Amino acid sequence: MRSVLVAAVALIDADGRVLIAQRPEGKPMAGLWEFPGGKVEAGETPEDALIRELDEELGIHVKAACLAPLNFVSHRYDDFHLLMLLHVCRRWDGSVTGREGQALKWVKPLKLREFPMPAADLPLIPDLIELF
Ligand SMILES: Nc1nc2c([nH]c(=O)n2[C@@H]2O[C@H](COP(=O)(O)OP(=O)(O)OP(=O)(O)O)[C@@H](O)[C@H]2O)c(=O)[nH]1
Repeated sequence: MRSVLVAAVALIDADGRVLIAQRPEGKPMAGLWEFPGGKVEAGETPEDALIRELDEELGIHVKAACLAPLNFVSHRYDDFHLLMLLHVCRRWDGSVTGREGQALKWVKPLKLREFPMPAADLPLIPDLIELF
C-alpha cells in the first residue's frame, strides 16, 4: 500500500485557539476540517515541507525552531497509508490568510469535535486539549 508522509501543524493563537482549514471542493475528503500542512516532497525535511506549505496556504512565515513536535498518527485509509507528523506552533510572522480560497476557523481544542475532521485526525484532539 502506498505510504504518504504529511507534516501538519496546530497553530495556536493568543487565546489558546487552534487553526483548522476546510478542504476545498474537488479534493479528496472535501469539506472536512484539517490542520494546515501537506505532503513532504522528495529532498525535504518535514519542517521544510511545513514551512513551505504555511507560506503557500496561509501566507505566514514560520521558523523551524518554532515548530515543536506534538505527536504522530499512522492511519490506514482505504487507498493509502498516512503517516502524519503533527507539530505545534505559537509564533509566526505575517497574518493568517486563506490563500487557496479555503475557509479557516480558530477553534478551542475542546470544540474541535464539533467540526468533521479526517479519521486520522481524531486521535490527535486529546493531545491538543492536554496542552492547556
Ligand atoms: N494537511 C493535512 N492533511 C491531512 C490531515 N488529515 C489527513 O488525513 N490528511 C491527509 O493527508 C494528505 C495531505 O496531503 P495534501 O494536502 O498535500 O494533498 P491533497 O490531498 O490536498 O492533494 P494534492 O496532491 O493536490 O496536494 C491528504 O491525503 C489529506 O487528506 C490534516 O489534518 N492536515
